[in-house]
Amino acid sequence: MAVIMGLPVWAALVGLATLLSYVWFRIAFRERMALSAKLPGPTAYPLIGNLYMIKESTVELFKYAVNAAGTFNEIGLAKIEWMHRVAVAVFNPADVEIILGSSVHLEKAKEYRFFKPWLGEGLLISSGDTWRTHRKLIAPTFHLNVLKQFVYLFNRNSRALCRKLDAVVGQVVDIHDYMSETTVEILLETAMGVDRSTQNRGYDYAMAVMKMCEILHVRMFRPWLWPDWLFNMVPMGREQKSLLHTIHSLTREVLKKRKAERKQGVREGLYKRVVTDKDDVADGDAEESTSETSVSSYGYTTGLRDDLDDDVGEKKRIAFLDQMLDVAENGAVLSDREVEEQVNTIMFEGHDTTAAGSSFFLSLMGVHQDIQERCVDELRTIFGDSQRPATFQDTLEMKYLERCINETLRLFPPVPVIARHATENIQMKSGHVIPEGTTIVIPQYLIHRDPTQYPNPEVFDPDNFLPERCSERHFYSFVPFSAGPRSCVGRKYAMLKLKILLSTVLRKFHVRADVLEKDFQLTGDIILKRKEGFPVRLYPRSTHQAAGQSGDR
Ligand code: HEM
Repeated sequence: MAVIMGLPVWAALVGLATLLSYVWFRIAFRERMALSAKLPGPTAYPLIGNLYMIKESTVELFKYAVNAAGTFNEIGLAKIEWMHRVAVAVFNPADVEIILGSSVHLEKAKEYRFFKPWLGEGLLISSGDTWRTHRKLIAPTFHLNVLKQFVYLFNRNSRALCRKLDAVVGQVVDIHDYMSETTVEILLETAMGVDRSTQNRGYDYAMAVMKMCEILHVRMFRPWLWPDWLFNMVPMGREQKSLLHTIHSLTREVLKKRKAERKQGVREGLYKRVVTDKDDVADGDAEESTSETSVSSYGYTTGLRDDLDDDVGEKKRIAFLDQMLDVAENGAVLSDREVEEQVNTIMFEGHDTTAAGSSFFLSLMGVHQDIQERCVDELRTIFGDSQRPATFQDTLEMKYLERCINETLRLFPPVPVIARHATENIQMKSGHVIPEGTTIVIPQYLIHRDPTQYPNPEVFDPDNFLPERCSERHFYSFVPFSAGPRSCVGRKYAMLKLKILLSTVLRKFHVRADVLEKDFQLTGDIILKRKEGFPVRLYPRSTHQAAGQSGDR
């Protein structure tokens, strides 16, 4: 074999091409590189930059970069780079506000392109006018006035979950399996308006989504798998194809069913048809108290208003899929393909995030028995001995439960990082400039553990969300749902659903868990989860307490 300086010819040529590209990139992007050189970050070597630091997850990578840069309390920025590409993590809440609060810095990072075969131009990854038009259509369908119509279905599905859990009382179960299936079924019946009993494929769908997330995450950390032509040839690419088949078949079936129902004259989604139990719907009192109370109860965002807080008129109380189909039928604003992409987006964002959030919550309740008992005391004050389902008004009174949910989302935000693309140079509070072309990373997982904002950041303490403590912090130091014009459209849906689901479980079962939160093995493959699953044991509340077993861990 021919050799050059001891290397096979092909290896020498690849090495030379890489070196020339590197030199060319450094010249072509010299302004970007000069600005980024002023940003703090761990040592970057020529050619490989910080690739030597590659970790298993984005969270781990940025934890490492922050430690190495030593910037947590100073500048609040940490940079990593490779070739001509630069990624900057932003930790300082005032800088987070500059990015998330802006109506300019809205473009998602290039890395989101790996979602395209799954979500197409869905709301999560689209940009420009497409995103703006679709956001205007979708945000009102998650307004509280629409969500209140779901209360009956949230209750009905929560009770169905409890019946499934009855069968595993006393056993160690991975609660995430149950939460995934339930959250898919709830989405089908509420946002999509179809009866879940005709689908019955929620579990398979949820498992396919979980594996897809693993693949996307692995791909992001393997630059050689970035070109589509190569990825599609390897086993992982083929597995992705088969998973997408499972995922897309469910969404197509949902669309087919709802379209057929509408053709047969059933114009109203399930949420409008089944609201027959007077106790379950929002009553007059709840209607009246919505405008003020709900803004604080369903927006962690006191002071962070967004388009979910805008008024929607009486006529606009239509849930997501019916609104999409109405618009698609009435004109040229939405094509069939676009409707399908939005359904895929809502199905994904709407179930995996809340399944993780509720599983972390129950794991934490299982560990912190005293906090669990305080939640149950609050529920007893609201419901007494009655087994009645929760009303919307009840959820407004679940103040301590809400603090526990928020504290769970602080320590274990289901979306642990957000990434944006800088379309221009952006000046931070410290005067440092993030250059145009940079991937901006907002690591909520780390922001939520900033010791300058939270006195004991690693301790699970629901009182962190007492109004007086919240007012002492920067608004952008707690952003589990992101914030600003591109905030999560499902934020209020998630909080209302979580309150009904988790209060129903806690009223029925006493939860126990043995693994302390400091020992959770976290994995940040798109959605934050535990590698070992979410093992808990459940006991019927009345008999377990009567047997005097409730106080110990
Ligand atoms: C605990 C539950 C949830 C959490 C923590 C959460 C968190 C987030 C975050 C952080 C983002 C911004 C992502 C980014 O910029 O990369 C986001 C966006 C989004 N979320 Fe959620 N989410 C939750 C539940 C939901 C639910 C229930 C739905 C729908 C039913 C939903 C639908 C969406 C959509 C469509 C977007 C994209 C919005 C846009 O770009 O305009 N999410 N979510």
